[in-house]
Amino acid sequence: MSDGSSNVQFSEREALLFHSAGRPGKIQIVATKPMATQRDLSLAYSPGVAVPVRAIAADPDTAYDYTAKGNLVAVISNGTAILGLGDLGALASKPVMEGKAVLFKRFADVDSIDIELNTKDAQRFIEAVELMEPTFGGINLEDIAAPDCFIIEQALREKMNIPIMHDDQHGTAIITAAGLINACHLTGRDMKDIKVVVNGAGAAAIACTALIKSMGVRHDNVIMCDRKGVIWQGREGVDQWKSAHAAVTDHRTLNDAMEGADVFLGLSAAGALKPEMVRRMADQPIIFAMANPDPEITPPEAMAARPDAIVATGRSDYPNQVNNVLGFPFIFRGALDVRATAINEEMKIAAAEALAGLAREQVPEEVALAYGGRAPRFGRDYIIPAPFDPRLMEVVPAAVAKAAMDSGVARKPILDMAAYRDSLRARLNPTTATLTLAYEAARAHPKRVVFAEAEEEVVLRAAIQFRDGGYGTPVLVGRDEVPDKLRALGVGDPDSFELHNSRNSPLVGRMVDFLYERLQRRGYLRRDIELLVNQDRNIFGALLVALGEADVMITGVTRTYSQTLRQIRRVIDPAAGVTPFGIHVLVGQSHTVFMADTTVNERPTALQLADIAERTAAVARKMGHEPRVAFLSYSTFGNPSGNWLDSIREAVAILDARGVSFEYEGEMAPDVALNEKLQKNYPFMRLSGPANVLVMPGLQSANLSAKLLRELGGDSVIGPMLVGLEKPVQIATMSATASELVTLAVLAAAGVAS
Ligand SMILES: NC(=O)C1=CN([C@@H]2O[C@H](COP(=O)(O)OP(=O)(O)OC[C@H]3O[C@@H](n4cnc5c(N)ncnc54)[C@H](OP(=O)(O)O)[C@@H]3O)[C@@H](O)[C@H]2O)C=CC1
Ligand SMILES: CC(=O)C(=O)O
Ligand SMILES: [Mg+2]
Repeated sequence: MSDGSSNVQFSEREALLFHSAGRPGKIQIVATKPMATQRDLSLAYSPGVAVPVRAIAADPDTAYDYTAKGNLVAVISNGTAILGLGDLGALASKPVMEGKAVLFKRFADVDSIDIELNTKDAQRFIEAVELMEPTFGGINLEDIAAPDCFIIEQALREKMNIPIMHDDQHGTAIITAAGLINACHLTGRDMKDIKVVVNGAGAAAIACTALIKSMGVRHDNVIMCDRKGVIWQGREGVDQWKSAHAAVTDHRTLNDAMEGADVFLGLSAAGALKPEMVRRMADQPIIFAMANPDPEITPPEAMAARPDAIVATGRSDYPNQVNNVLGFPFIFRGALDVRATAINEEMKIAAAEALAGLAREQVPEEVALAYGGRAPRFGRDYIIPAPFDPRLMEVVPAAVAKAAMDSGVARKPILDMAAYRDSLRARLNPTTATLTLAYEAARAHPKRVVFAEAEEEVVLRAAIQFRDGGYGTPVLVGRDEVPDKLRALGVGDPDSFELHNSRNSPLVGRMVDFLYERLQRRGYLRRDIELLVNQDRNIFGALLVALGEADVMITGVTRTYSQTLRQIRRVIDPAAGVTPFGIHVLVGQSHTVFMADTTVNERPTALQLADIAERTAAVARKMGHEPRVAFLSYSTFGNPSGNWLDSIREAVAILDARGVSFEYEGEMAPDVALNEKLQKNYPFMRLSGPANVLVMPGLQSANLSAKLLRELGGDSVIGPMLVGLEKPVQIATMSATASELVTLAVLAAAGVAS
């Protein structure tokens, strides 16, 4: 069992920088249609737009065909209960609501926009939201304090014909129920026997209590507390929502109530649960401390008090995250896809059961990265899937959609469930998930990463982000002014960074011995080596990796790629039998293309082309894509003919002989490789769809294409990733940003780029 410690740290400054960097905030609107020509504009706006206007006026349901309504959810708050921070007002809730909007997109491809309403009057809130029905396919109410949240949600559900869900109530209840089902399962408990203490009597607490009671927990076995202590039958001044859960009991304080309790559900405020209370719980206590951002008790404190406990929190940086983020994206996905008129009890229970069931299933190898590289097994540290588990997108919306159909609230039932599941999987670009997973894997196995150009501000910013993100230990190579530069970037403790200065490093002697041994028969004198080690940061950095003082190296922002690679190659060899090469990864909203070799081999031989294809296909697989490899040329299957085609054809024959396990084909021009329609002209072609791995015929065309796409293309670009060295070294472009450097470092540390 882990000690329950947190694995993410960041400073307040980083949190603010994250939100202010570039375009302030976290969302923007992107057009889904071309807006380039006068004709485009005439279609998008007046006069063309009049046609769908008339169509919708004649048949309102066509709004789902001609506008974004069907995939658009509003996240609406008045800021009266922002996380566990309390009533800080509508404006201050905006970062949370923008955050939910991006999570909708990231996890379930639901478009979402935040709306903050400046009123504490429930009636005005209801009227404002009710008027928005034409705009949205669904409404996620958020961070509205009890009891107004109950009044608001109830009224809107009655008045509106689209799914409405107050997520702090029902999202939280669904996830809590799923976690509790599994925690009871693990500790051999039956829901009907467990004694539960619920701390908090607001939106989340009341909904969780109602749901677990509907699942079998006995009313008499639940004690609910608010700020004044136990809500007991007969207590004065208790509203109707709290009094529905009032207990017949002599207990008056949380401290009394905790005696012998099996389960603690915290939906209140930071620090509300004390270790002495935890010590008095029953054997194998179940503690869900779900206040955000800081739980009622931290897992290390709870585990110190009771090593036999199962502990969950609302945070992503501890094991067992019981947080509504596991639910809302997927619940709305399912509800939108069947045009549900509501999110009803059946849909909530289906979601809870799907979540609980998923945690009990074996985690497939390809999902293991999501869990730091090791597939977790159902148990005390894994009672519920993590939000970035890619299986959630397939399992939960399908369960919710089916429940909506079975319970009669689906206006557009799904006819082919298997095809629907496939479409769900295809909605997310696996690269996005893989990047998240690689970040998690790096965190789970933090490495020592050399940042070889530490005098550069962009490199220092990357090193700070890398360390604060918990991805590993940055090992800085630079001169004595580096601490001052760190201080200027707001680092309070610059000396806590490991800094190596080649002018006075105690490692220099070992490095010189090592390198002299390698290069003495390649024309180098010992004093040449001493000069190289002392003066060349890439040589020094690579030596740190070669000697095992660090695991990975990142460099590239101060010298050209080829110069940098030459220096590194003096220290580090290619892996046995491998020609190193570079991959650019182009990532769009719904596609990812791997292009290789874009950086090293000027005119690859047939054997090298075959190797490049095989290794790039392996990287594509590691990043979640089933490879379809196209060997590119100016010619498609011999037309036009030319001298360059032989090596490509030979490469294809080499792969034939090797019997590789992925699709490949060539030679072909890029438009044929990427365009399914053109591919139909070649019915013998062995690719089952557009290629996602492009093997380039030569460095000229490869490097030009990669750079053009990087500068002009709409996709974002990862890389170049350097593949095939004995030790992981990555060379960024000279224009790399801090976050690009961090991504490269993380991909190298997680073993994806190798
Ligand atoms: N993990 C998750 O997914 C979620 C977590 N939460 C967390 O749950 C908490 C409550 O949120 P929500 O229900 O929306 O807010 P509400 O404002 O509706 O309710 C807050 C409740 O907490 C009670 N409370 C506050 N401090 C204490 C305390 N020290 N001891 C006992 N009770 C206390 C209040 O008591 P009183 O009635 O006397 O004022 C009130 O009943 C927040 O920390 C929030 O972050 C919420 C939703 C999802
Ligand atoms: C997670 C969430 O919604 C909350 O803490 O309010
Ligand atoms: Mg909330």
